[in-house]
Amino acid sequence: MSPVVLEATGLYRFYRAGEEETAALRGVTLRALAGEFIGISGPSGSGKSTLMACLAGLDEPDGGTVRIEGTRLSHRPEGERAALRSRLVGVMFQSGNLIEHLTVRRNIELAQRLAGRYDPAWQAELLAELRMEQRADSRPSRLSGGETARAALAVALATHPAVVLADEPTGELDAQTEREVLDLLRDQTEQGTVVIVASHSAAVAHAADRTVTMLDGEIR
Ligand SMILES: Nc1ncnc2c1ncn2[C@@H]1O[C@H](COP(=O)(O)OP(=O)(O)OP(=O)(O)O)[C@@H](O)[C@H]1O
Repeated sequence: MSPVVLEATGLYRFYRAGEEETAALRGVTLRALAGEFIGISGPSGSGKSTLMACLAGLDEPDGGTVRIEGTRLSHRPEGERAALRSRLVGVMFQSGNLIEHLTVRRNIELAQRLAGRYDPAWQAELLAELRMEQRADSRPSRLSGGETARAALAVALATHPAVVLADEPTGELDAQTEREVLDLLRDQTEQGTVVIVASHSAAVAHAADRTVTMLDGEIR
């Protein structure tokens, strides 16, 4: 039996604005075993992005815990969470994980250096596999939608993270690029990496080992 790599237990997240309170997560529990590819589906507003942000340590749940490889990511000062995140998690989010004033190559290098894992050979391999060698010295604003997604994926995979989290990574891609992104994510699972993708896309559900559905802040 594969070991548990990611364990989220009883996650709650509330958003408050004046008298209004939205329960974006209502007791979400999710476990991912080494090498699992999990899809997260669910209607707009069901809590997928909130869950992904909490799993990545980009957001703090109001209740519950997130552990990756046994290390608690939640309920720590931001600096500690950022350090753990750079080592354990690769993210590919709509908000973007690319730093605008750095080239694609420098973005990959920065992710590796922050995690203390500078690895030029892996950097070159990622650029080649993602057909980004010709665009490695471009800044993100000069890239097409498909190139931006591939660059974001290269950054997410730069540190060989234990968990890769992607929120709608293929939303704006053509079918071929979507397949390439999903194939590369699938390849990562062979070394035991956990891949979790939140998406409305049927291709993601097809690529995943299993898909969980969110509804009103709960996994159904
Ligand atoms: N920063 C915020 N402030 C207030 N409410 C928020 C905030 N972010 C999300 N919400 C609310 O929390 C709920 C869950 O939102 P979330 O973005 O996680 O859903 P989602 O399933 O990712 O939706 P989509 O598929 O449209 O991206 C929604 O009701 C949303 O309006």
